[in-house]
Amino acid sequence: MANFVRRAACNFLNIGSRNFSVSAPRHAKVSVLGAAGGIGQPLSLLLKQSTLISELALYDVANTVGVAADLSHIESAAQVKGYVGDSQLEECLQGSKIVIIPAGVPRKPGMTRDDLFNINAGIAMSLSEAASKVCPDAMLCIISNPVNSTVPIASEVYKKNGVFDPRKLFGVTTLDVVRANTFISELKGTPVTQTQCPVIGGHAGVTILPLLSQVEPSCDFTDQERESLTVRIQNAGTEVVEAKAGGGSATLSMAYAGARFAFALLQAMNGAKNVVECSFVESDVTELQFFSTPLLLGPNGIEANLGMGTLIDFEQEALEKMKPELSGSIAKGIKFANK
Ligand SMILES: NC(=O)c1ccc[n+]([C@@H]2O[C@H](COP(=O)([O-])OP(=O)(O)OC[C@H]3O[C@@H](n4cnc5c(N)ncnc54)[C@H](O)[C@@H]3O)[C@@H](O)[C@H]2O)c1
Ligand SMILES: O=C(O)C[C@H](O)C(=O)O
Repeated sequence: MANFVRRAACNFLNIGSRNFSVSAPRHAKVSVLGAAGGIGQPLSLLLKQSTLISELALYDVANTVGVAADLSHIESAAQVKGYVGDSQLEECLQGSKIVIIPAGVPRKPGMTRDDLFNINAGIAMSLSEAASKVCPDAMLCIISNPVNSTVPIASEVYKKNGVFDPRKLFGVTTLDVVRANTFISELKGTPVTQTQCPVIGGHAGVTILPLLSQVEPSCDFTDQERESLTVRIQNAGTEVVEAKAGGGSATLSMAYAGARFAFALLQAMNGAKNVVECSFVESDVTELQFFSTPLLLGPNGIEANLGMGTLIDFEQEALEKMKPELSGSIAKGIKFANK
């Protein structure tokens, strides 16, 4: 049993790193801000299993001492410590190489992600302010919604403090890729662990654009399949919000996706080659200031933006259709950070 668990954990550590080996791992401190929440707890559990993490710092406004005590009994190397409230935020962030932020309120049925802006924008701003001062060189990974606005907020904070490095700020859109891979595999019978679909744009409704024409292994879709699969991927978050019926939004699949992204970053930071993940970042791929595309990751974050490749007409039309909403959400975040 113990051997099985360890093998399973090792296999999990390979997610996002399908074809490369890791040499000379450096052991990093990773902070999770919002660690006692629906995403924060399972995400921290997954991170605790990584051999690339030496220290797991768990911050929230309440309850992290218990979460940290619980996780600290797991037989893996990362040292876990809980930090509670403003007065302990700085100590939590000190020396962090990666900061992951799932702090903030989730949707209830009938709400859009933008409806969370009034509460979550301030949370994203204050947490990124702290990170920009205490660990400006860390990779900052924002999960809190609306991602299309919280990432621009963080970038403005870092710019104002003179420490913005566009290679190191990420809106975590991995869940869109995870969902696309799963749904495509279900529909087409491709092996789920080998199915890879880039998802570009942002992280809300029509701004989520899976590039089904670029799926590997390549698949043929009828017009009707392409249309309905695209809509399902765009609405997958709402699917979970409705199924949870007032109990919040995706937490477990998001924890998986957040861990997949963090492990990809850690592996790239440790010198692994060909680490590619999609993320919502500052971009010149389109006229939009922030945009998600596949990124080649390296020791210092983004090594190259791989762009969106050649789109078919359906995808090109969907790209044009998303631009007004995505541009508005980006502008809203920038305005908020400068008010
Ligand atoms: N990017 C994505 O794909 C994706 C997916 C799912 C959820 N989300 C978003 O993630 C966020 C969190 O979702 P959840 O289900 O974990 O919510 P949750 O309510 O279960 O947990 C949020 C946690 O944040 C904490 N928190 C609130 N203000 C804080 C602050 N100032 N500092 C530190 N912690 C603070 C709360 O105490 C709570 O523990 C939501 O905004 C949700 O919309 C994003
Ligand atoms: O849908 C939500 O509100 C949460 C998250 O953005 C998701 O895609 O599951």
